[in-house]
Amino acid sequence: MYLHGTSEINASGHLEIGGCDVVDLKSQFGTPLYIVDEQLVRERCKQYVEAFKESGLQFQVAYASKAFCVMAMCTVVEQEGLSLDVVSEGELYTALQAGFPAERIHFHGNNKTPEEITMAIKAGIGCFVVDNLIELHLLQAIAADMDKHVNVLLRVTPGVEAHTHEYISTGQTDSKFGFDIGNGSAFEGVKIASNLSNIKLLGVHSHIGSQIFEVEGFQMAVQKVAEFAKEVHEQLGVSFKVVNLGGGFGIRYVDGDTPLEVSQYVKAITNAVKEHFAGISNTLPEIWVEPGRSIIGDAGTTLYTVGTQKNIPGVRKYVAVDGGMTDNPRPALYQSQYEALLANRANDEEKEIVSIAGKCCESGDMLIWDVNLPEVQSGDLLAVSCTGAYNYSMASNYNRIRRPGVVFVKDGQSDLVVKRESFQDIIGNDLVPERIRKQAVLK
Ligand SMILES: Cc1ncc(COP(=O)(O)O)c(C=O)c1O
Ligand SMILES: N[C@@H](CCCC[NH3+])C(=O)O
Repeated sequence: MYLHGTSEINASGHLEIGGCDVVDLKSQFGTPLYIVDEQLVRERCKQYVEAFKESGLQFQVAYASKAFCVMAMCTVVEQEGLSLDVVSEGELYTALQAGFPAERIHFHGNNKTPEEITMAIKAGIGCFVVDNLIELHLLQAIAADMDKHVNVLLRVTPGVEAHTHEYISTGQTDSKFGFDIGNGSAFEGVKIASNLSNIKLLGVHSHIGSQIFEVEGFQMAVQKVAEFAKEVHEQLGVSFKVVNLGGGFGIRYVDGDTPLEVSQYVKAITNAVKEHFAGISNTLPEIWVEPGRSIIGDAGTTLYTVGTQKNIPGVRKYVAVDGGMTDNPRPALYQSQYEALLANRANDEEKEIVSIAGKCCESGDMLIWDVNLPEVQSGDLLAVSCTGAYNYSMASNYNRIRRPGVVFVKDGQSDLVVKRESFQDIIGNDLVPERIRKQAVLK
């Protein structure tokens, strides 16, 4: 397993993260356990900020909290000077409770409810990323009712669709998100938005996909948005103060993944902005980005305890751990691949290729299909790396399995930032109404 960030194998042959031996973390917090390398998160934040500073452009780096949204994470990214992208009242509530400055929060989503919009205006958030005309009019109406003015970016689909390892240019973007540039709806959106009394149109937003390893897709998006900005400037006299280019910067999960350095992504984007936006209006727009996975992804490790095994000679050996698709649905959802090691015997010779199964009542509940490990025994600890993004945030209670706790580790210190769910959390919202209780039982 590739050792990310501060991860290393210590003298006892144990995996150590943030100076903490994971065997001790198991004793203290149990398993499954999400472990976050806080120093690596902070480094990633700094890399974005530094790269933008170097570009000389005005900027905001908004952490896409959908990747992992808990109060401690909001606090860390706040301390590192980042802004925050939220997509629901739950994420907004988490951020506000963590004391995140509202003016640095951007609200996304293709179907914001009136309650969410009201909550966000009340909180005084920095910007709404408006997805469609219905939302635009709803936002105007609510803002007018509250006698408030709100900052808005219009989310546009530039006709650049990024896939995991490639990007393709599409004439007509088939996406549930945003105003299409190609068919004129983005132009119409800008025209309407710039005439609404309680809306302050700052500019546009474009997000082309996730886990992207090349810069060309981003450069192409910048070019398309710049062409659109030129058209809008010339025909409507509207100039964009802000251009948000979304997230999507890829990370290394397994051997063969080839992410770029943060600075390379940022440089490609900012250079493209300098090239394509030059001369459209007097000043270059402020550039915002929204990295999620690349801030938290490789800082996360999930620690499991090995339980049972099933060997099917000539076929495969299943090794079951005390978690699975409930804490990491990505292999089941996207056939995502992960690396792992035996965290309590990390120096032992790898002897067999096994498949790591979860404990859910579901054949598809697999974490890794093929991983080379020492001979595994019940009670061994298995660490799966790169589980920081879209694991905790997409976890479920399927089979009424309790969601694991999350611990932040740094400089030999470990602090619980999310407690493992209790049985009471599991049944906390259950009700057995009187009508059902009173139902006569047929004997
Ligand atoms: C609008 C928007 N911004 C930011 C992100 C974060 O993407 P990533 O985690 O790939 O950086 C996403 C998710 O793909 C998104 O939909
Ligand atoms: N949930 C996806 C990423 C979605 C990005 C959000 N638009 C993943 O785990 O890879």
